[in-house]
Amino acid sequence: MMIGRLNHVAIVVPDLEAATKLYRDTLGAEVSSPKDQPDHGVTTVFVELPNSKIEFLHPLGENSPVAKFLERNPAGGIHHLCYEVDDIYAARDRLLADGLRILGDDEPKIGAHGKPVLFLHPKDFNGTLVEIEQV
Ligand SMILES: CC[C@H](C(=O)O)C(=O)SCCNC(=O)CCNC(=O)[C@H](O)C(C)(C)COP(=O)(O)OP(=O)(O)OC[C@H]1O[C@@H](n2cnc3c(N)ncnc32)[C@H](O)[C@@H]1OP(=O)(O)O
Ligand SMILES: [Co+2]
Repeated sequence: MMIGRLNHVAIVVPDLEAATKLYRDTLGAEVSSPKDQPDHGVTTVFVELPNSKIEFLHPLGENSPVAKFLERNPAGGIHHLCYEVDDIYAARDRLLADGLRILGDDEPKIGAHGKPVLFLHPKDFNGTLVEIEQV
């Protein structure tokens, strides 16, 4: 079995504080404080759910990979899904063998949870940006 749990659904937001307030105060969820992720060009906030997480993303720095997405969707929008895998290199090799595109240089980077992550091209996955995270 290659993919496991849905680790998180990421939403790009124009205002992290407003999104935090909405989910914490209106929806009653447990929400983390913002964390800059300079290696990824984003600031993240995590909403803990009983069965998964929501990851709020806001652009950080000049070349944020989510800047254009926010320009196209000024009110925000669902940005990616993250599936868990137990072996990211085996997953990568299988994806490449099946002719699917890995974004960047095919090498995993350390993601928000301190675990290796890869991103797969949205055009190969029904218009959906997919992240895989080794847990
Ligand atoms: C801290 C780590 C954290 C974690 O969970 O561990 C993260 O999740 S970090 C998240 C931020 N980082 C990334 O998203 C890295 C991977 N993403 C990228 O490299 C870009 O977002 C990319 C290449 C997917 C799109 O970049 P951009 O929008 O600047 O490129 P284009 O405008 O050329 O778009 C190409 C084409 O793809 C469509 N697109 C773009 N973003 C998405 C999306 N999120 N979901 C679905 N489709 C998307 C865009 O509309 C273009 O389509 P076209 O038909 O050609 O108009
Ligand atoms: Co993510």
